[in-house]
Amino acid sequence: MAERVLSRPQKASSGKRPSTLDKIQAMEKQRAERRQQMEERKMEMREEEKRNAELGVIGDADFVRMIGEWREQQPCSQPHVAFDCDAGGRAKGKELCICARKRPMGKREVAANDHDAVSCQNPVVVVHDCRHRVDGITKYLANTKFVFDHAFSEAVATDDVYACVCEPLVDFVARKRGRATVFAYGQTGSGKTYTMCGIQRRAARDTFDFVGDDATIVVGVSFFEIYGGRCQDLLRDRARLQVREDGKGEVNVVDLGEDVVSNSEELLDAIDRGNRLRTTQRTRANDASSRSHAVCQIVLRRGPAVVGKLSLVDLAGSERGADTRSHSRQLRTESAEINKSLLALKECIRSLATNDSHVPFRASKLTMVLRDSFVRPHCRVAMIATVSPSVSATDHTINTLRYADRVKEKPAPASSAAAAPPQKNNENTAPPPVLNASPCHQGAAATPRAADPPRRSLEAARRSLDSRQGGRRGNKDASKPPSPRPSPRADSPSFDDISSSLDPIPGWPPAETRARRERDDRGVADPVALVADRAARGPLLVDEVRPEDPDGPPPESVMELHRTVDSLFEEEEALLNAHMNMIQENAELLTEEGRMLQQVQGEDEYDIDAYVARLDAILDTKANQIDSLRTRLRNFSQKLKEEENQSKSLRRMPLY
Ligand SMILES: Nc1ncnc2c1ncn2[C@@H]1O[C@H](COP(=O)(O)OP(=O)(O)OP(=O)(O)O)[C@@H](O)[C@H]1O
Repeated sequence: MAERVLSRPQKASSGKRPSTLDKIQAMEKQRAERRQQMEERKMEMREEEKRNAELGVIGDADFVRMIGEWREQQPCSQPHVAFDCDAGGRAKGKELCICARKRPMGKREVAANDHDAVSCQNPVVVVHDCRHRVDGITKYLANTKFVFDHAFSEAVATDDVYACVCEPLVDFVARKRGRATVFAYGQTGSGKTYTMCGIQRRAARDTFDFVGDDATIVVGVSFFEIYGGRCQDLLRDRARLQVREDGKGEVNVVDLGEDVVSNSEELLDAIDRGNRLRTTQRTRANDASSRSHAVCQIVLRRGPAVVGKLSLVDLAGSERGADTRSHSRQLRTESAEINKSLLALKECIRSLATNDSHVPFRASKLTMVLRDSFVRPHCRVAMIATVSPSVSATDHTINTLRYADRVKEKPAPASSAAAAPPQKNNENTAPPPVLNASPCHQGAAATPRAADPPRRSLEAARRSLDSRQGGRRGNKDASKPPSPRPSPRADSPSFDDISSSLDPIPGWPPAETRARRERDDRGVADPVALVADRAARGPLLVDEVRPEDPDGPPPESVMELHRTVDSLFEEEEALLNAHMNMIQENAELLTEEGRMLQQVQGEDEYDIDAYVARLDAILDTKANQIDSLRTRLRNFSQKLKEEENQSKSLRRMPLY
């Protein structure tokens, strides 16, 4: 019987196929080499970081260098030209101006070894998201590009922002009797209030300059905030205000105080009072004011008629609207309210941008009170999206800029979007990844269109501003030659002086963002190949296509929460009013009961039947009052439960 001989696998030798064992051994060897390479690289990085720390280089030196190199490849910023002006500097027909403003780095960011990751090359803003590949070593920039009417860098002073964006609006209000609104939008600490305060000061002066000698015009100012669905008067000790729409469709803020002012100093005093009240509230109540929208209105009247109105709106911190995880109901409902109002605002501004006759202003209290800001043809709207430069804030920065970008246009309908994805000028649509990002000014929107009205240059705007300031300050200033490029003004507070209040925003980037980044990074090429590739090519510069957020209407769950929160605010108001009424009526009944008892006890002749009948009626009234208040209370409790359940089921509110 033939013997079967079992033989061990042959060692790989020339001409023979490698055995499985050989393959395993080779793989192990490769893995060990790879690990060693990674260890060596990590050690190099640690050494590099130590050297950088000794040299005082802020942030990750690789990323700082990559961003610097990227900037060097870009063309210069285009000059800023004033919004909506003809050659003579007069405001023309354009209704909407959307711009971005980047603030300088703050002390705390510098101390936290954060670094600047936002580039403004007017009119383009590029956010550099600094990322690592899955190997944990290879670094690359994911650049997201946005194009606006203006991209103001940290070097541009508030005066220049004012001259470009707001001065034409003040002129439009004062001389054309129009309604103009300026919004400051952005995350907490990005510079909304800083920008808005500067604008308020300039606007207060210019209003009187532009009104001139017209004695028929009376200038008034009102200042209120919308905080968690409540409207409060900042010039009347936070008195609660009601917002009502009358039969003619006019929206009134009932009892809103309006201080008449006769010169710019009085106007500034009133504005400062309002700002102080808001600021006081913020300090005392732990940053509460950044959860509110503050609306300062300069109103021009001829008799009782409003003939011009400038609304300066410092919006609540945009990131607050996404916070549904808060344990406190108050914070949760405020977040929902902020989210709802920002969504409503976007839709209202969009309706201007797209010439839509339907303005959905009833969707929130903010848009209700600003209704006449959206009534054509006498309205102008500017939005300044303020952003932090720091790399730790890139997610919020992108959200802010995305919001600002989307107010400009309506999203394409879903069906056509599926057939041919819309080419948006803001999100990077370059094929990923490419080496050495192409110059960011190539977008069509970056180049002024031939049909655009002639625009006044920033220098012209500054000269006009300076000459008027010179008029106020004396001719010495007015005769100064304009500087060739926008630069921080000597009278602008330096950032280091003022930035000590800049709080780091905890939890950035959020855990889910980190998880998303890791997910994004999975599936890239072999890490060993990437290490070798990086060594060969130097740092990668990648223009990335970011996944689009849903751009259509918000999900039904969000809308449902908005509705619940709306009715929660209404129920609360009704409950408080009903309770107040009951207390008042009870007080009257108690007085009457006291009188009745006095009569029964003190008079010899009294009508006991009348006493019994009246007491019976009074007790009926009280029982009815209690029943009706109980029903209200039950309804309200029910709404509270609904809100809680809906909030729990929403992991995070989408940001708009
Ligand atoms: N362009 C700028 N130049 C210099 N400093 C700035 C600039 N913008 C903001 N800052 C400083 O940054 C800090 C935060 O700014 P600010 O309070 O205006 O932020 P915010 O967006 O209004 O925040 P919040 O939403 O909390 O009210 C302040 O110390 C402010 O002085």
